[in-house]
Amino acid sequence: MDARQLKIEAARAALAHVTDGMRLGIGTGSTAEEFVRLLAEKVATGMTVIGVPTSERTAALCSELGVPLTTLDETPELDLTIDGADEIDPELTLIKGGGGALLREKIVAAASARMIVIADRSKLVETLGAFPLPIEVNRFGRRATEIAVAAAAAELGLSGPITLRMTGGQPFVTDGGHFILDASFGRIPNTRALSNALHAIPGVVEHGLFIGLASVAVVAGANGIETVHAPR
Ligand SMILES: O=C(CO)[C@H](O)[C@H](O)COP(=O)(O)O
Repeated sequence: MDARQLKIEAARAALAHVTDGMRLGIGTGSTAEEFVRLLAEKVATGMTVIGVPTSERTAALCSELGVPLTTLDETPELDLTIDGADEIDPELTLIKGGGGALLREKIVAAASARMIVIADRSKLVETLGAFPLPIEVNRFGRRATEIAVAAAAAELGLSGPITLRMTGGQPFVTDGGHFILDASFGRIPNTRALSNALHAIPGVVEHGLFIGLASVAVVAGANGIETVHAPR
């Protein structure tokens, strides 16, 4: 099965958790997009759901395919969010933000009673950090924030290149109008400590460590679907 088919299978398995009338958080990325396509088919045949998209990109796809949308201000409590991830550890702590939507993704996941992560097996890791950690920062003082991030990480024994995400020769700008720093710290055994340290830096808007948000991961591999539950 090719990579796209695995994403479709994970999305299809997660769709089984969606029931009529649900208020859904809808993720961002290529796996989440497969979920939107399958959800749109259900909507076309009569399922009634309302979705809060986690990015302008997802909003555009939902609108194109006829998935009804609302805003988090209109619907501030959601039943379920379904989203992809860049890395998933055994506790279901995640690295997210490869697609640059981590701020809205985290706000939406936190407003949801449950979050299901959909992915192929390549996203499962023992320890997070091979994937560079996205850190969304205010544009103002970006260099100073970068220095503060490096210093905070060093206090925790973490180091490595921190690069400003670029696209088409320009800094990548998030839906919220911020920049993203990608921090290649390598293995991050102390995710909670790093999360706290990053949140203490004024220029950091949010980071891509999702701790205690995902309740289930639906993971597709060559041998089928594996469902991983977060420890209670
Ligand atoms: O966090 C994300 C976007 O900000 C995505 O969920 C993550 O990058 C995974 O994307 P994909 O499903 O394309 O591998």
